[in-house]
This record gives sequence, C-alpha cells and structure tokens, in this order.
Amino acid sequence: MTPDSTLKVKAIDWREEELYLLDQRLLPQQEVWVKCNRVEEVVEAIKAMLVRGAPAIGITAAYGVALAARQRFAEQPQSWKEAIQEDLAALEASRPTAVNLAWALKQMRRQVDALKSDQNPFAPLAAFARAIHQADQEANLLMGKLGAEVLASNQDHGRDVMTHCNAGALATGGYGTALGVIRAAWDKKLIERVHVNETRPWLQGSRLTAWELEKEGIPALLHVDSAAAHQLKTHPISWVVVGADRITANGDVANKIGTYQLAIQALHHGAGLMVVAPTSTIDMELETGDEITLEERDADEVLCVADQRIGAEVAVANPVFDVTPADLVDYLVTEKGVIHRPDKEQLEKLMSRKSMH
Ligand SMILES: CSC[C@H]1O[C@H](OP(=O)(O)O)[C@H](O)[C@@H]1O
Repeated sequence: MTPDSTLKVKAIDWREEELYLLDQRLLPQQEVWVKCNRVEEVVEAIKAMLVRGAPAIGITAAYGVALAARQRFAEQPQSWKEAIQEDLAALEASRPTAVNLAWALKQMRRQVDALKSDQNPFAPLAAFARAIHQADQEANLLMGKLGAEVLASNQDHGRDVMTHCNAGALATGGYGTALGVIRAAWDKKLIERVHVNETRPWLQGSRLTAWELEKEGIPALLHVDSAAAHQLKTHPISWVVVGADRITANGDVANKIGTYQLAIQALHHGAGLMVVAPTSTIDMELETGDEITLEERDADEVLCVADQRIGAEVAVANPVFDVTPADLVDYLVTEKGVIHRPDKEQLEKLMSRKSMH
C-alpha cells in the first residue's frame, strides 16, 4: 500500500472517518482544507471545482457515498438502501465528462447492493472508498515509471517536456498521471524543464501545475496557451504529456480544452503526444469521441478574471473539454500497460489484462 505520507502533494484526505478536500479554487495563494460532513457538500464541491480532475472526482464521490450511507442509515436504518439512490444519482450528475466519476460510483453501487439492509454501511463503504483511493495512488506510481521509460525512448528534440492543464496530485489520488510521469522522469534525471500551458479559463496550469512543480523543485516555464506552438518551435521539447477525462473504444481522448490544438501543434513540430490515464478513464461503451458529453461551464469563467469582469457583452462559448482523435496520440500510458497508437483492438486487449501493480 502507498502511504499518503510518501506523497508531497494531495488534494483529498480521509482522516478519522472524515473527508477533507483542499480547496483548489484558492490555490496557489491559499491552502485551505474544507471538511465535508454530508454528501450534499461533496456534490457541491465537485460541481464548483473545489476538487477537480478526473480520478480525483471519482475518489471524492466514492467517499461521498460512504458519507451518504452514514446519513441515511442514521435517518432511516430500515430503508437506507432506497434512500441512498438519490445521493448516488446526485453525485453522478455533478460533472458529465470524466468517466472516472461514473466508474467509481459503479464500484460503490456494487458494494451498497452487496450489503445487508440491517447492517451499518458506513465502515465497509468507507474502507472500499479508501481502497479506490490507494489503488489510484499505486496506479499513478506505476504509470510514472512506465511513462518515463517511453519518454526516454525518444528525446530527439531535447530534454524538455510540455504539459497542459493539471493532471497532477491535485487531479488524482496522489502523485498524478501526466505529472506522475514528469515527476518520475525528473527523478531519473531524464528532463530539464517543464513548459506549462496556463490553461485558460480556469488556469489549472498556472495555478495548480506550476504550484505542484514548484513544491517538487522541478524547473517550470509558464506561458499563455497561445504561445504553445511558438514554444514547441523554439525550445528543445520532445514530448507533450497530458492526462485524460474519458478515452473511447477507438482511442479518442477527451481532455481539457486546448489539448486537441496542442496535439496538432506537437505533430507539426515533431514532439510526441503521450496521454497518461488509469484504465478507470477508458470507456469502452462509447465507440468514438463524438459520443462524449463535453461539459460547458458558465460564461463568467471566460468573462471574468479574479472576479473582475473583463469581457464585453457578447455571446460566450465555454466548452471546458475537447476531443483529440486517436491518430494524434503517440502513446497511451496506463497502469495495465502502454499502447503505441491506441486503437480498439489494442484497447480491448489492454482492458482484458489484470492490473500490473
Ligand atoms: C488526471 S486529471 C484529468 C483531467 O481533469 C482535468 O479537468 P478539470 O480540471 O476540469 O477537472 C483536466 O482535463 C485533466 O487533464
């Protein structure tokens, strides 16, 4: 088991049977931990992006199910199983794109169904949520190792890497997916600098990824999203390393808005595109990325900066995810193995494997 203490940065803490979340809306200026006592608070925390990141919201929702069970069993011990269904539905509806949320709730629903109606559900559900959390940490450590090996296999353009959004410890159970590979590559002295896309409008790059890299002492160079192509053109960047929110059966990848254009820019400049995601991010029930619901968020996220309105009175489009077609993905790194140029046949084989850790 991977003790939390080995991980320098975390966003989720289950301590003394209570759930604490690091409020990522306040980073990097403030590190404020919020205690969630009730499932309603967990639903709101996911919706408002107090906690965000595909694996992180799945893990948080899993703990939310344990909190819901504690509430429902206390209120109506004879019918808690029926009552908790609306909590499961509210958690699943909190954000639409990251499949990890639905995956985690599917695991928890199976646990709920297996429990006796007269049994206090809190302890077994909390333990299962904890197991999901720790499995994610272990998967990230393994993916970091596997991804660093892929990265070392081709550094023809140099020893820098670029990343987009935040796919770090703050977006997962700890260590990170894309940032897990970057952490492992840094530890192996494979890379010299990380080019960080600021990732408007929510600024996961400049606020969260830059903060994680600073804590790890990994050299970072932050730039505006529209500078990404220029940086790829003028700097020794061999890899663009990103996370994912949902990967469909044909290998299409939904990730933070801007990933698609970055994939095209990477191809043009000869940098490899590495997608790093646990298999809980793979949705074999969807054939292609065209079927993915891409979350649209409030216009104010685009029109306002630091609560100051900067945009004129115009219509606003704020899709916060896009789909990168599989043929732009050079490598998919998962805890079950690595795929070069992902396609349905390889994904089916991968999904049939047992986890390697
Ligand atoms: C391993 S994090 C996956 C993914 O989640 C982020 O989205 P958000 O910050 O809106 O939750 C981003 O797309 C990351 O790449």
